[in-house]
Amino acid sequence: MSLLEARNVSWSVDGQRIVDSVSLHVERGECVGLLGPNGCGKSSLLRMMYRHTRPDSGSVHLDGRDIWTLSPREFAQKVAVLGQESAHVFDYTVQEAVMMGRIPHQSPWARNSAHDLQVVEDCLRQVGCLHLAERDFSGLSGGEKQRVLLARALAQEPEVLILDEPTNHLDIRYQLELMHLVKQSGRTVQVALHDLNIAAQYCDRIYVMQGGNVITRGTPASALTPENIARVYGVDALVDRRPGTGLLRVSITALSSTAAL
Ligand SMILES: Nc1ncnc2c1ncn2[C@@H]1O[C@H](COP(=O)(O)OP(=O)(O)OP(=O)(O)O)[C@@H](O)[C@H]1O
Repeated sequence: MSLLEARNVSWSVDGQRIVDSVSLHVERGECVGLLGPNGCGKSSLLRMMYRHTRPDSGSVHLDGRDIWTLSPREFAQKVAVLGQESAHVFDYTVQEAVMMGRIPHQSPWARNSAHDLQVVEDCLRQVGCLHLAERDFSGLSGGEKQRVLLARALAQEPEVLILDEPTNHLDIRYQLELMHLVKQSGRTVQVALHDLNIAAQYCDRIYVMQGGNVITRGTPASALTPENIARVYGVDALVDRRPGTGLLRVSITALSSTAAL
């Protein structure tokens, strides 16, 4: 049984189908990438997978259970999200913001335990932000905020991490560091990404969306072909292997002369 699975989920807004009967599964320990151009429905699909939006039809299952039969607390004990919005932590210090990750594991009105404090400290150290613990979250740079929000997600000690474009705002070194940390955490990961090379490097499997549909899926090597890249993104690409590491490398060479944007 897959750990996380969307079965034929659809979602429309104002009569327009944004996600169109998409099925996707994430096995325990896998890192699964979700790719596709702006507006193709990645975030809308992820919002259904992290129990933010109910699908109009179809269902999402965690360990075989429909996620809408779980309480928000039960769900949050198992799934943490690094989304694109972080407004709700704006009035807190970094330490307090990361402590929010402990809420699903605390009883109501309980004080933070020594274990909670230790987990928060460990997670801040892991993302290289322990020195920011007393700072106001709102005063951090975009990249610092993103790393602190990852610390909050890790502090939740979830089985599954759902990440929506987590490398936004990060410089190239921190983009790689964040993905490295995510992989090192040993969690099961579902991640929407724009960078094809990061996807090729860190994802075990990839789903590529276009216009609300999954149009191809598979290993990075089978999904990220020049033909698929031209079809989906409208650019010409050279795909080869890096000397030394053998990792897949995607070089965008030009706007495609054949694909319509
Ligand atoms: N709540 C909403 N109300 C109206 N339209 C919406 C809503 N949510 C999403 N959409 C529309 O659905 C489409 C898909 O949006 P979505 O954010 O899922 O795409 P995406 O693939 O994540 O894009 P990006 O890569 O730009 O983040 C877009 O055209 C968007 O404007």
